Amino acid sequence: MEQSSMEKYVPLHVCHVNKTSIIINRAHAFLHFIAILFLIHYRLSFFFQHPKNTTIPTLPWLLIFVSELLLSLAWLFTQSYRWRPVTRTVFPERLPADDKLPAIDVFICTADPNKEPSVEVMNTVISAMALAYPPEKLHVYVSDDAGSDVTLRCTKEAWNFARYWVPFCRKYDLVTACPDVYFSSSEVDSGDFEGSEFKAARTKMEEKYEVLKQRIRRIVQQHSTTGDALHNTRDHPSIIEVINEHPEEEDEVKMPLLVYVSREKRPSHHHNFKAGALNVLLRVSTMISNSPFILMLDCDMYCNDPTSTRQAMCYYCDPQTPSSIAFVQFPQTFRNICEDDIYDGEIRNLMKIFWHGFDGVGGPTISGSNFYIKREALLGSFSKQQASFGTIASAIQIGALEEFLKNRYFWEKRLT
Ligand SMILES: O=c1ccn([C@@H]2O[C@H](COP(=O)(O)OP(=O)(O)O[C@H]3O[C@H](CO)[C@@H](O)[C@H](O)[C@H]3O)[C@@H](O)[C@H]2O)c(=O)[nH]1
Ligand SMILES: [Mn+2]
Repeated sequence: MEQSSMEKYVPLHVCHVNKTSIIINRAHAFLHFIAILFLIHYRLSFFFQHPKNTTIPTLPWLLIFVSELLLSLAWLFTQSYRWRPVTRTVFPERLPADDKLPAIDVFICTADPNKEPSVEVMNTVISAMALAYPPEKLHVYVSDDAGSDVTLRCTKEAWNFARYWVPFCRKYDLVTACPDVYFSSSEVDSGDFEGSEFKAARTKMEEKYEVLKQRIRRIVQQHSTTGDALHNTRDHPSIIEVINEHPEEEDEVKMPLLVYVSREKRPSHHHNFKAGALNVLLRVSTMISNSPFILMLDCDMYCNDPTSTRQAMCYYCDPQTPSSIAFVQFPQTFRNICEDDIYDGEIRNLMKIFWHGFDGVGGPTISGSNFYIKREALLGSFSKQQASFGTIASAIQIGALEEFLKNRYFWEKRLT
């Protein structure tokens, strides 16, 4: 019996060990190591020569020797990155049918509409709504730490635009789900389509995007010219709003849920920056959607591959993946840094070399954004109990964390 079920197993992902890189890296490490041994021999031999032959003072020689030893030690530690680099391949086409896929919550944090331009933040929100996933299983939460009316109004505008943008992306299978990048890119991403129908639809979308940008700019401008600008970003009550501008209209295309959350902030309490905001989103989303997986995004990190949801699920849905897997990290790619990126501002070195190396030696890293985390890894078995404590309002009040933790242990005790 077991044999036949093993035979039927089709992997959803595979891990390749890069043999050529291993040979090159290890040969290079070996040669480098020999060179270091020669250097140490050279430095040490200085101390054994007759004092008469010595023309160089001992102290500088010793200092240089110590620094070289330290550098060699640092080099030795970094060899683990190059020891066994791996790459991974996923097979999203083998995933179960849409109705069997697990739900996903997307958390987007923003902190200040003056420092983080609203047009960019809304582009991130729109790109998350256009992720290639069943809309009823996708829930996007925007955390606004400033509690600003600007962000709330812009989120509503973004939702209105997404009602047209999401179907457009789906219909034409677009890879670039971020409107700003899509319309400013020199290469036209027409997905699977060409021809006049697509061109007409694209022109219409471009006009709608221009209108969206104008509206957002107007909101920002109105805000800076009225008394609203005096709004205290460090002292405000909580707001949660499910964005649905036209609840009476039955949309022909189903949309992911979009929720605006602004936690309560008071000067007398530490707000703990992004971590505090994520904690609140975790609690609020437990009440609303309680999806088993969460994608975390910074407000300036748009989704540049809408299929990332399905790619991440290839790890979680594979029956042979260990249940202890807690997160799937995607690399960050940066655009518009500068033409000659001589200081590697794009940090390709980290994303394309180091991360593959970490992964190969069993130590993948989390970068703080762009990862799909399992709710259970953060909340334990409590994550399976939806909305069992308090109300949404209490979940975002200061001090509710203690209450939440008390409840968490209460539920864990009852389950065991
Ligand atoms: O009180 C705060 C402060 C920041 N943020 C948000 O947190 C995110 C990251 O903050 P940012 O100042 O942009 O940090 P960076 O240094 O640009 O980001 C790097 O460092 C962060 C902190 O370690 C990580 O979270 C990020 O993933 C990583 O890209 C942004 O979306 C902010 O809006 C909040 O929600 N509340
Ligand atoms: Mn940032």
